[in-house]
Amino acid sequence: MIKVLVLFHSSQGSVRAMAQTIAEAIISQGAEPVLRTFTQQLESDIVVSLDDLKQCHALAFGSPTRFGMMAHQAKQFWETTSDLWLRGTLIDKPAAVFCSSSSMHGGNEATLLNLSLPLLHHGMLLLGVPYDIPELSSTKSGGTPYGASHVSGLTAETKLTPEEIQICRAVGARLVTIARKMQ
Ligand SMILES: Cc1cc2nc3c(=O)[nH]c(=O)nc-3n(C[C@H](O)[C@H](O)[C@H](O)COP(=O)(O)O)c2cc1C
Repeated sequence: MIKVLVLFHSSQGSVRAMAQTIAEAIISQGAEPVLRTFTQQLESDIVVSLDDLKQCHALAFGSPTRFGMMAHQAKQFWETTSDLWLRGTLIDKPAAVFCSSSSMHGGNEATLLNLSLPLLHHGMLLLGVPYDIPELSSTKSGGTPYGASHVSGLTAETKLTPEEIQICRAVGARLVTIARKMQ
């Protein structure tokens, strides 16, 4: 069974809602989502280990925007992965990124690019969101060719728009499709 690691940080719940939507799409494709966080925020959270990265067939990696970059919890974890990098463990595993920001032009796309960097260093196959997903052209909030995104606004809204949901689903489904092709 294809295992997709859905690895994220979320303080207020927006990125968590995205992770859950991506996980649902993975299940609907007949694969197994492995939900992991960098720190224990809810009692039910399982903190990621290096074995989770080794064992997954694909990765979805998400974070809130923090001054246009990933949250420090995520960065701190990637700095513990040098051994995997030296061994090339993640080379050719498909990966995608997702994020939430409070404002539309507050660094949402910059964060997606920033999230992509450690994955590229690890030799992962970075999947964006192709424009045959119609919601990518019609969205008035999150959703970019670089990855799924959500705009939470001044009220820290965790509810995703219908377009953001479709783009998250497309990301989850595509990870499974490409991971299967790589087997
Ligand atoms: C320290 C800090 C820095 C932030 N920087 C930005 C930013 O640069 N741009 C932005 O739009 N939102 C920024 N935000 C807001 C969060 O990215 C936003 O509320 C996001 O939706 C939170 O996701 P979460 O609900 O998963 O925690 C920042 C929040 C904090 C606490």
